[in-house]
Amino acid sequence: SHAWGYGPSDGPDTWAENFPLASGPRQSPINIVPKEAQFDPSLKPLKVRYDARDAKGILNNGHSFQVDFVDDTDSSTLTGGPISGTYRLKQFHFHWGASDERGSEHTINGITFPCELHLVHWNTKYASFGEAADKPDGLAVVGVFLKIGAANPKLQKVLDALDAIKTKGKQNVFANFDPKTLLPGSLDYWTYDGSLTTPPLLESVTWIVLKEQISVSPAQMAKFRSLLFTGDGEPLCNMVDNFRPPQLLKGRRVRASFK
Ligand SMILES: CC#CCNS(=O)(=O)c1cc(S(N)(=O)=O)ccc1C(=O)O
Ligand SMILES: [Zn+2]
Repeated sequence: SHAWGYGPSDGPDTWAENFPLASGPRQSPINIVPKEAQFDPSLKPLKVRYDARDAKGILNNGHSFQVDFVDDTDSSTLTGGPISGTYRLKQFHFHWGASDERGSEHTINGITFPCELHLVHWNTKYASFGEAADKPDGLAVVGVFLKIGAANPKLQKVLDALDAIKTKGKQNVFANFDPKTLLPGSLDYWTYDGSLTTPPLLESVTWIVLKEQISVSPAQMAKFRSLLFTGDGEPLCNMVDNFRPPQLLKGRRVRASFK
């Protein structure tokens, strides 16, 4: 497997060398221009039903940290919105910057946010995540922007778990957590056909980016930035700026669920 990262020698500008999809027709993230997004009255409201008991573990995977969920039943699902059928929650993770003026992957009118939450779901018409991951309708990822403001109490349980997974490969039990508590009050969204934003960059993602942001405080951002890309015993490298910049739209339409 090809080593990739976010540094000068292995970052997003080098990914096309080993992952040709990087130059594909439906790459993510993108810059969202609300005025050019078309309101689509046929889009349904997003239906999010998560069960806190499905939370399993938290892992530093060397490019972010993720909270993994049990996905062998339809107990934590995403339905409605732009998708057909039932998608199961597999994991959520974040992307963030070294400082508050960058960190998100999607941008709005070129505006970046300090952090972006991704909740990854897979289409149960396929037998597993692995089967779904390379199908054009295989995955649905809900993106939520975090903006600097008051401390967000809903983030605290996740952030308090980071000290124990500081280095690459470390993982821990992470039980009894309902990620619905991380979502903003409004589920208004923009949606477009895109891809994973990390290698293998598979063009299998229906992106659902929420319009309303959630808050994060400077002290909470410092917790994200306390993680390391590197493993135990390796030279320290802070886990920051783990975001891919916006990619070309290449003719795609972005639809809005709201006027
Ligand atoms: C095969 C395959 C695959 C991708 N796995 S993921 O969908 O959980 C994922 C999705 C995303 S994102 N940013 O596209 O939602 C980032 C990172 C990951 C990950 O493996 O860690
Ligand atoms: Zn992501």
